Amino acid sequence: MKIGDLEFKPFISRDEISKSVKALAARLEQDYTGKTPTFLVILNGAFMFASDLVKNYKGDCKLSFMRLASYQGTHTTGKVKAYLEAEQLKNKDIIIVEDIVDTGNSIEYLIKHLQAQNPKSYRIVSLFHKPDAYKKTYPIDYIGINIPDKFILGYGLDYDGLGRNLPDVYQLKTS
Ligand SMILES: O=P(O)(O)OC[C@H]1O[C@H](OP(=O)(O)OP(=O)(O)O)[C@H](O)[C@@H]1O
Ligand code: HPA
Repeated sequence: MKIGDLEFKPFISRDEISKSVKALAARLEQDYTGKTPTFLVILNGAFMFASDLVKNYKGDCKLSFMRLASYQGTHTTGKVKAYLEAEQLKNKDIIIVEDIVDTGNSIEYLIKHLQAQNPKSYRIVSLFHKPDAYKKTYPIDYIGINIPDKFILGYGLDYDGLGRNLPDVYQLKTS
């Protein structure tokens, strides 16, 4: 399948994604019993995952949104910026919602930013993780699916803004 100027092949189906999202919601529900966590959704990529995750999360919860961006094309620029501040996170149990943790640059930035705001607690949930590309040591608390170090798109993840609307996930074809 051609997206922009690149060829992609089917990689993870919507059914597999759905199973993983439900399993993550169930784990979080158990771990946050009696609490009212705030899901801090990292835009843009996490919008679809976050929507399905909170629909499957049965306990009380709140939602907050933050915009970061570092990727251009299929490569990280290494620089991460916060574009839109989330509301006050002080004294809250924060669950950072990411679509993917790749090199870890974004999550590192986010954690530093979050620590400065003194939340009661914070953990990370990421639907996808590339362990071979991860350059940081901070543990990712909840991982949906570990994937190889190859560029993917679909289910919120984009290539130059394209492909976010696809319900399945595709992997870049490499020769
Ligand atoms: O671990 P890393 O190497 O930092 O990569 C992960 C980050 O990259 C993507 O965001 P991006 O900066 O592309 O913005 P987007 O969510 O708007 O697509 C993704 O949503 C993560 O936030
Ligand atoms: O593999 C990826 N695809 C899309 N966006 C990304 N952001 C980090 N890694 C990726």
